[in-house]
Amino acid sequence: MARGGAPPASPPPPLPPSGPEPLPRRALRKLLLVLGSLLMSLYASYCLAGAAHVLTREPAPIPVAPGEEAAPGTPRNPFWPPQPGGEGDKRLPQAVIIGVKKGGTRALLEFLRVHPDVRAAGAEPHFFDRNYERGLTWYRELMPRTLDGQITMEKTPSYFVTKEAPARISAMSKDTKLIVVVRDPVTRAISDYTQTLSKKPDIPTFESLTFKNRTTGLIDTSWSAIQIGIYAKHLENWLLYFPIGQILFVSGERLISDPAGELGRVQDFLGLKRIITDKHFYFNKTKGFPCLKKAEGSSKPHCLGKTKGRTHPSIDQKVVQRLREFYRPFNMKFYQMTGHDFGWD
Ligand SMILES: Nc1ncnc2c1ncn2[C@@H]1O[C@H](COP(=O)(O)OS(=O)(=O)O)[C@@H](OP(=O)(O)O)[C@H]1O
Repeated sequence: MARGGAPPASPPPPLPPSGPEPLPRRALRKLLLVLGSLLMSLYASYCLAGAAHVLTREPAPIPVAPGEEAAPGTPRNPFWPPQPGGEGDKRLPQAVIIGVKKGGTRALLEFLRVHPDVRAAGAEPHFFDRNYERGLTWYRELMPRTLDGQITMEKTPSYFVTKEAPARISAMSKDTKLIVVVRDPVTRAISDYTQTLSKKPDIPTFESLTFKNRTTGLIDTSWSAIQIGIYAKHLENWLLYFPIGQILFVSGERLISDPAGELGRVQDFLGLKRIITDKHFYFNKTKGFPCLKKAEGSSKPHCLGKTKGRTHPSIDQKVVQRLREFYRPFNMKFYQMTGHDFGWD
């Protein structure tokens, strides 16, 4: 007999009584089962709804500049939905059209999009002025997918006059190529005013807004329509962060009179093959502007929308003259800084 053998077995616990359980116990078990499966199905539908929300959650709405219109054929939020089956990756822009408001920035971007190696965000992201706190990941999400060798672009004309924009763009990449479409500051101011007038027909006249004191002829430089046109002053901010060679100045006037010529310069600046030529444009007499024979991704002719190329109100010529005098020294300085005479005088 083994040493330390097992102690004598204690009597087994009494078995539960076989046969049907008492009624309240059975009912309780059933109730627990029903409750359990109810909870399980609730949890499953919660998880499915959550996943669907993550999959379809719309990015925060993108503010579109007043008077700004989306690219043709794009929905109200042109960043949404994302392009189905888009190939390539979303990248931060390597080139940005930073200004100027009413310079012809939409025309330039629409024309550039015809190039197979250019992909651009449809609306204005306003990242470096209004949405900077959302972060670069948010910004990148707004960009279209690009393949290797393609250039990602966006345009937001207010960057040019935003104090913080040069440092912020440089922090993203100091190699970012910058494009500024400039236009005679007097016509630009009238264009700016025309846009505001189209939304608020009750605003004072252009003439009265121009002056701090009409008798002395003192110009109100705090009025943004006037302020934006002091290009030399705004450019100084950019030159603290970017060499002049990294900024291309496009003539807003030539973009209308010779779009292919200006697009040639832009393609060279971006290191692109000169694919957009005069064959891509025709002059639309009704619109009074050059239009594309074929828009990007379409076989149809395409002119810019009604908000581009508005009829300006007629302005007192004395006021126009006074404004020309006001801008002259700033224009001269700007020609000197850019090494280019834009011929506004
Ligand atoms: N091809 C073509 N078609 C239509 N319009 C053209 C074109 N090229 C340049 N422009 C000029 O673009 C001006 C509007 O400039 P922006 O697009 O920079 O305006 S905005 O700042 O984005 O609101 C717009 O200004 P307004 O004429 O005052 O409406 C046009 O003169």
